[in-house]
Amino acid sequence: MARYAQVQGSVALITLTNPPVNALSAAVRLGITEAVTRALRDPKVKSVVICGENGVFCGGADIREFAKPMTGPPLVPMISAIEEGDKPVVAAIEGVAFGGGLELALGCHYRIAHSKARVGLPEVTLGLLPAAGGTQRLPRLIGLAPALELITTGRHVTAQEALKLGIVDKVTDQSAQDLAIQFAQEVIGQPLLPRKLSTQLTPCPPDVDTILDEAMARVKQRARGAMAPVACVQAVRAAVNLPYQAGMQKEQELMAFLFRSSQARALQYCFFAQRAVGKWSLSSGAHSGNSKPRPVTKAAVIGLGTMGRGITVALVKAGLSVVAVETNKKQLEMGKQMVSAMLKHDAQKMNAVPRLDLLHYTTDLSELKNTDLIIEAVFEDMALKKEVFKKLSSVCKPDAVLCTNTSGLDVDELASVTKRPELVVGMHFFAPAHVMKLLEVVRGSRSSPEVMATAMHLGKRLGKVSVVVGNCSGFVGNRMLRPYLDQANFLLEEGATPELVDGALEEFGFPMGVFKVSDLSGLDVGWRIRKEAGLTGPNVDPKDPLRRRQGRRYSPLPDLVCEQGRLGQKSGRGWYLYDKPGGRVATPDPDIHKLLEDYRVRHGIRPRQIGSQEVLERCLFALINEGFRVLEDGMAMGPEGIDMIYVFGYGWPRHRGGPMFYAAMVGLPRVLERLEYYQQVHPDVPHLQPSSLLRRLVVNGSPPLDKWRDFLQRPHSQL
Ligand SMILES: CCCCCCCCCCCCC/C=C/C(=O)SCCNC(=O)CCNC(=O)[C@H](O)C(C)(C)COP(=O)(O)OP(=O)(O)OC[C@H]1O[C@@H](n2cnc3c(N)ncnc32)[C@H](O)[C@@H]1OP(=O)(O)O
Repeated sequence: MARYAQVQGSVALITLTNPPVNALSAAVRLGITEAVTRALRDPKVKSVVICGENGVFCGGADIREFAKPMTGPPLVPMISAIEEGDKPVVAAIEGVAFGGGLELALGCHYRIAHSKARVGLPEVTLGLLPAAGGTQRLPRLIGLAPALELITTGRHVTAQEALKLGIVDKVTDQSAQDLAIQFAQEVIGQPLLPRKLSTQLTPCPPDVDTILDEAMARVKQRARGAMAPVACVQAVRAAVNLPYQAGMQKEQELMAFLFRSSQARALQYCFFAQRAVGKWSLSSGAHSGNSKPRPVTKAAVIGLGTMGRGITVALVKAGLSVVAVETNKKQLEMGKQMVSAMLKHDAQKMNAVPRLDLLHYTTDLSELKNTDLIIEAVFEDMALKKEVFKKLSSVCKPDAVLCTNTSGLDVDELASVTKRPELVVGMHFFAPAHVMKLLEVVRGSRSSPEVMATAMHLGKRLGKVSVVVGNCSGFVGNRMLRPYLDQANFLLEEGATPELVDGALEEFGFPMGVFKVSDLSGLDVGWRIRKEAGLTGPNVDPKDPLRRRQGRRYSPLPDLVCEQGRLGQKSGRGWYLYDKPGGRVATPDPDIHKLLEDYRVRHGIRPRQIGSQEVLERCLFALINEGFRVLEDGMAMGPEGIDMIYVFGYGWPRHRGGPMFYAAMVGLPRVLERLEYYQQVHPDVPHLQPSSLLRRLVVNGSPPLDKWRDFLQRPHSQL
């Protein structure tokens, strides 16, 4: 796991050999410990180089080992032994030096990086801190403020930035290993003490307390209940206030606290779940390993509304040539201006040139003859979308892939109007499409494995976390959102206010509560969908009482709000009041409180005190229950997919792992018991009826999440 060689006569070359990322597993730590001991003892060895095999220095501690009992030599003494030795040790960094990998390099006396290498301490994103001396050595090396920034955000930096910051000593376009070997010979005999970071003091500016206090305030505001960033600041504070050994002690104490926390488990689960969803499989036996994506060099987007513009920008940023289509000239011109502005803005931030040359605008569908893949993003109306698909089917080359960005309409119905249903797939982007990381790839019943591979591969090129989902109403994300929204509205009827519900959800960790998000998205969106579904407006069954629709409880409150012209942020009023149309700062609105009070009087509802626990249980458990139904119906590959959809598309706090992970953390018996309770109290709300999968899991002793698939009734997958 660590290869030892003697090169150029006097240099010991230690190579980490643990593909794919040379993670510091027990075996690698043992290998390094033995190799370093050998090098330090061998009188013929005058200096040492540590590098990684296959162009990767080290991806850090082996995250998979965190869930198991600790074995092998610990990292801290291993790194100390390198630093304390009397021979210069040079780290040759290629690829990445992350987490424990960078901490290992910080224990070396010199660091040489390849120009394409990246370094960073991403432990905070795993709910941890750099506990192999990273919080103590990095501030001593680069100073308090930059170290705080890197440690609390986990940001990766390029070799060039690392050089500027002083993290590395040299950057090369050639082999970092070759330069390190040469350098290791040059530094033989030079004083080592100044290179031993543990012996140095952290450079302290006069306003050290202000810097630390501001950093703490910043992370608390940004972290929304996440513990690791707070612990990171505390550990760095120790690097300023305490001698090295005492600082290390503090680092270990904080790590022990974080290490077994549910947040760390949730974040590490997210790390692996994010990678797992990329490895998709279909019931037919096709999977990511045996299905080849089609090449896509030229794409098209139909419709330059908000979604179409975002998708166009995302495609161009990924280097694809794009034809953007609008039916009318005025809208085309407007779309063009906005896309250009977005690309310019983006390029400016990256100090790059906007790739406007990759774009071609047209009102003429026949110009799509040579495109490889088309994404339809017109208004959410089945008749209109069918018309577009019919035209595309006749205009585009026979092997072009046709994608729809519908947020919930039937992909099979759209495919049925084309001559190539096997080449039709859903690509459901989330607004703003060039920013949001989530992509639901919707498999129609006839979508071919090749077309699934193409959509998933394109998602990856766009930097998205792409999740394969089945073709059901609302797909996975929006389908689960409905019970959540319903519960939020019912809570208002029963005595809550928008700010009470949002407060509980924000305290839980959502960046915005449900009513603030609705105001941001525009309340008319849901209003239109409810009208089309016959839940409000002229198509309502006249026999339905006002608070019942289609045989179940219904809250007309959102409709009443829309009828008053309160459409959310864009009209300056929605569930909250804004300073102006388009304003962003939500303040509680006495008019909404009055509307709620009048409504309750009109319907004879006695308002009651509602606490945050009830808000969370009703909103979140209803959503989770639908998640179990999604699994039962075979509309998702597994709980990991659902969780990644919620983390990357709906603001579910990552440190809570996603709804299904959260359910497992709370305990499935508890979720079941609360759903049963609320179902008894609200028998007219079918989505509170616990799903049979949840019941089956509880009866079978609540197996861990990765075993849930075994309890699905077969054949289950609609994928
Ligand atoms: C009770 C008290 C106890 C308290 C004390 C306990 C102390 C114990 C701890 C000691 C101190 C530890 C301090 C150090 C901590 C760390 O180092 S944590 C890890 C930090 N590193 C990272 O977060 C890096 C994570 N990896 C990445 O960012 C990327 O994987 C990459 C390295 C940039 C490579 O990217 P890419 O090429 O895109 O490949 P991927 O698909 O992402 O990965 C390929 C496969 O490798 C797996 N993997 C990656 N990194 C790790 C890792 N660090 N450990 C284990 N596995 C890793 C990844 O899952 C992929 O696997 P497959 O999906 O199976 O292919």
